[in-house]
Amino acid sequence: MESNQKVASPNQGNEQSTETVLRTETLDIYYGKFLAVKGVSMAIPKNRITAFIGPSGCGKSTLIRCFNRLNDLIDSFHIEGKVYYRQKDLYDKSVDPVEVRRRIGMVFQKPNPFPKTIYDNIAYGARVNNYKGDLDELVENSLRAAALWDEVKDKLKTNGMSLSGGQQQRLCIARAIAINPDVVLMDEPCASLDPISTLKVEDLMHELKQKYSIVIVTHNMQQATRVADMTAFFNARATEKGGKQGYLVEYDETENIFQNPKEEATKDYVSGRFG
Ligand SMILES: Nc1ncnc2c1ncn2[C@@H]1O[C@H](COP(=O)(O)OP(=O)(O)OP(=O)(O)O)[C@@H](O)[C@H]1O
Repeated sequence: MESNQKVASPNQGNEQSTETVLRTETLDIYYGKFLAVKGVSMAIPKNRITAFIGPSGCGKSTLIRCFNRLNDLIDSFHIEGKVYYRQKDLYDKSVDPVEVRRRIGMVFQKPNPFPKTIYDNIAYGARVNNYKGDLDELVENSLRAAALWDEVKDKLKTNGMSLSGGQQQRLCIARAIAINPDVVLMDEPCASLDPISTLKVEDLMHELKQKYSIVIVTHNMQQATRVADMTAFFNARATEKGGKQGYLVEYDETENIFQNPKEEATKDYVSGRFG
């Protein structure tokens, strides 16, 4: 696959060569016989934030969970088509899903710290991976990178569950980056946070994209315009059997999706006319 595929750069208003970290090719995603998402072909650029938007049920979470093989845990799940991670077929038999999840971390809608100390939340993954470096340093660096260090440095031995929701979410982000991933997937990471915590996480995302490639599912269109370089709009069409089938309508620089969309459906969605 072409790892240096042209991806439009939203910040510079012109095209520049940007590496692709994840790519799908006519990807169909099934739960049993139900085709939940059909025919998605897209490239996720490195060191950018890519947002998935669209009405409920169009398959945003289903797709993002394909990127770290989290859907493997669902018996009825299977795909047709391809998902590539850095030129490697992510669903090839030789690929270890555990290693995939180490390289491609995930932060969920509801903060889910382990019922352990703040310190151990961060150190856990490193210990499991037989980390040979200085754990104290790793914990501090990860908490600093997640903009949480100053708030927790004097209580590293308290339980992570005792933090506020916004702090818990930053702890989960710190935990995700402590294992040195390449990509961080975020499925509605601010959905349960107040506006101030939301802005903190958004600021943090801007910092993190220097080092990581980020994909975020969001229902909040202002959030997509604030954080995302690229935005993919998904929609769902009714099927003959009365279900809904998700598909990618339009994928472009965020500015184009919101200010100059090519598709009528995108225009209607971003202007709040449906969804
Ligand atoms: N584990 C599952 N088993 C069967 N069907 C599922 C499963 N998870 C999701 N689906 C179905 O797949 C479709 C897409 O769901 P998904 O949660 O990915 O959409 P979404 O766009 O993320 O929705 P929302 O914005 O409401 O979170 C829906 O029809 C949903 O019912």
